[in-house]
Amino acid sequence: MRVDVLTIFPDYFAPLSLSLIGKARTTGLLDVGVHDLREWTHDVHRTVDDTPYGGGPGMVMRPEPWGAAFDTLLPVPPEDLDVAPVLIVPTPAGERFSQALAADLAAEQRLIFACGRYEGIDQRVLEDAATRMRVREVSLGDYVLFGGEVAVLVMLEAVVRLLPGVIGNADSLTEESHANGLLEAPLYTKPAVWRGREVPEVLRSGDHGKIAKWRRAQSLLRTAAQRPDMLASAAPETLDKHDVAT
Ligand SMILES: COC(=O)COc1cccc(COC(=O)c2cn[nH]c2)c1
Repeated sequence: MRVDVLTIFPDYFAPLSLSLIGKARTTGLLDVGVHDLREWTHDVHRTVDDTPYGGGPGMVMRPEPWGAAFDTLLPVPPEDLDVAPVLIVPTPAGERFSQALAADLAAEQRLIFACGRYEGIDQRVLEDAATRMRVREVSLGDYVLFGGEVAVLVMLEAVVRLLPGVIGNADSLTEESHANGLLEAPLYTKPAVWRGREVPEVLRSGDHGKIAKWRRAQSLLRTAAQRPDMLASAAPETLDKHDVAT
């Protein structure tokens, strides 16, 4: 997968060379280009923002540098949008990011991330981009950040860890929260007793059928407690009270 990031703070992306993302890059699973948007400015102050038409607080990101940057990243417009890169723009005004969206993006050949700053990007940038990319305005949640950089790090990590070969044991991906529409069951490791707290007996029974049922039951209980909204869409489950016994 090829990923390009456009930002006025390229240093935010130094962490990309660390840990799993760093490994994905060295093993060739992932190719990342981080670009300073100011490279596409021509004035002595390398200006990327200006005052908003119609008034209002703060500044808006000028369209010209973005247009010139996309011209460089996409010198040849794709023959059709189906094979065009996906442009992801983190914004409080976007569709909600999710594990499902991360999985969709992990199947793409090329992603381009546009990091907004100030009050946002001139809307014509997205309109122009939509002629040559599949544009997705994406929100991480109902809050406002200073800019898109942190959101890109979050989305990139969620996407890259789904790429085949990035995580050693692919089973981890099927057992985790949100992979099956439920929250993950509680986890335990040695010692069997810690500060007087014992690991649930069933997990040390070696009875894998019983363990699977206990974990499923715990998942349902935890989801009901923390995220009842998720339960509404999960498959209905018959629960036997013995399955919950620890
Ligand atoms: C068209 O898109 C834009 O103009 C984006 O502009 C901005 C402006 C300020 C901050 C951000 C970063 O995104 C968030 O704050 C965000 C994402 N998820 N939840 C909060 C983006």
